[in-house]
Amino acid sequence: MSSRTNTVLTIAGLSLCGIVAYAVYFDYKRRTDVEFRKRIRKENKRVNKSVAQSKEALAAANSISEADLHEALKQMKSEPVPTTQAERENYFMSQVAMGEQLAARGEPFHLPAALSFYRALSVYPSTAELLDIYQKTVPEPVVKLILALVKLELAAKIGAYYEVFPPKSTNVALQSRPSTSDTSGPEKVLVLTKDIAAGEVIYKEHPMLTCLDYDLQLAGTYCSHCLREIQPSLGSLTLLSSSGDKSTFCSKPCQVASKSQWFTLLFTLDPPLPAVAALSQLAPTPAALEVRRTTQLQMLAYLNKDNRVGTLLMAKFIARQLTAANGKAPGQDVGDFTQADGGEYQIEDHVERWSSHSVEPPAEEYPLVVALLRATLPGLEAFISPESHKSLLGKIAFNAFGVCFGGGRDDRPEATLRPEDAELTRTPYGTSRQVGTALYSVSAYLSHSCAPNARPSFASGTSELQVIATKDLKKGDELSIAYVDVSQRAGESTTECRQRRRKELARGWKFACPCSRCVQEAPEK
Ligand SMILES: C[S@+](CC[C@H](N)C(=O)[O-])C[C@H]1O[C@@H](n2cnc3c(N)ncnc32)[C@H](O)[C@@H]1O
Repeated sequence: MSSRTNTVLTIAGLSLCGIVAYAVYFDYKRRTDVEFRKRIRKENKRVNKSVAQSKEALAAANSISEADLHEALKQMKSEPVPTTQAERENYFMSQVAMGEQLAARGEPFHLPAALSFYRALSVYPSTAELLDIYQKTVPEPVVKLILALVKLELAAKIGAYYEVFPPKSTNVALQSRPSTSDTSGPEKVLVLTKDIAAGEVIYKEHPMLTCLDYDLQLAGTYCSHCLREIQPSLGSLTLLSSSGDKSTFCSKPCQVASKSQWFTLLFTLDPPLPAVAALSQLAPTPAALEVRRTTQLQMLAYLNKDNRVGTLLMAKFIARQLTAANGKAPGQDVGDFTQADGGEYQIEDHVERWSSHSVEPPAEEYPLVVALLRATLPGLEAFISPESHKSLLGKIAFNAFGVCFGGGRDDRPEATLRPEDAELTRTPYGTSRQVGTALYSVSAYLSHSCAPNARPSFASGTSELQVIATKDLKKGDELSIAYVDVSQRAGESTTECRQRRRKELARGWKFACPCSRCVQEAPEK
């Protein structure tokens, strides 16, 4: 595979769910809006004039080094960026037009042309989609330069991510595991950045996504967003899906967050994104709405049949990426309980860095996901391939935490799936005692030990996770928690306890636990 294809695939993977509505919007304006087309013509004239004067263009050399590209990127970063939707549109159109004009002027103008196209790319929501268009329409040497710029910026972004993540306030840092012949362990682990005493809270973390257990969702006894137990005396709020199913919320912020992040998009017939709502001309026909309602019903029936939390979390993840980019102006507070999106990095930036563990979902699942996305917004389905579907499900399955209050509940219905297919979540109390499932950006990196030095707690009575030291710890110590119930139960021998937990770890997380306790308790050969 050529490096060029590689780069495009990387980008395509990164922007798995590029924002189609935005693209639809541009395309729609281009085709229907006279003013918009006039503006493009005016831009072309302006471009012609500026090209004639362009010292930058004339200075462009034949051979462009990586240092030149670095310098060009650096200069670009110091330019003002458009902020409003209208400014971004203008900027996008003028940069594409400028790029086209420059590219047509031959080799000395290739770098300035690539920079113009690259500027347009920086305000376009779907990198993969626009790169694809460039590949079909822009001269090859210019495309090569655009891809080189993308690659450079990507490398800088990857490096920058680990400089700010995990946040310093968590008292932990991510460290690569020393390479050994044993490749089964996690690639990265969390280590302490300061000494912590036994019993101290090391850090607290809100989830990126949650899913209330299905029986509690039906009963309406817990908040479908933060998983808090509903106190009837304090009242509650609800949301109704297109199928008439009710979700209950403990507060307005929880209701609003769920509604804007995923509920509207996945389970109602309302415009899925604000950008689409603004385009009244693109209103769906009654027949299209009926298809949307039917696909939602089919998906709900599939999810509810076996309480498929992983699939619902995946759908919420896709929805959340779309709604975060479209619904939120920078810095705008949408009353998001989870606070997981913020700063420069959002949910997809975290998840894309998790290692991939492919799982094999039932054959009927992928067509259902595709049908639902297509019925929600035509074109959305292009952003999930059979491979990315499996990989996303795998990431969720390997990183999901079980939320348990106190020691957990004892009335959770038995799983309907075969034991080998049942979804397991990380919790020292056992998945059978949880009220729901949650995904966390920092805690996803906690590794397992049967003699852990930390434990998860949900002391606030919500899905906010606290990680608490179970012994005195030193700066540099690797943090571990128990993914499963590692306590020796009444009537269980040491060997039986060892066997039980190792079986669960192998089934759920596909590794043979190498911890000191497992080694110590191993039966003599
Ligand atoms: C902490 S890592 C996940 C890190 C990160 N979220 C990711 O996906 O790359 C979790 C995975 O590492 C493996 N793992 C965790 N603890 C382990 C241990 N003590 N020994 C071997 N493998 C372990 C399991 O396969 C588990 O699913």
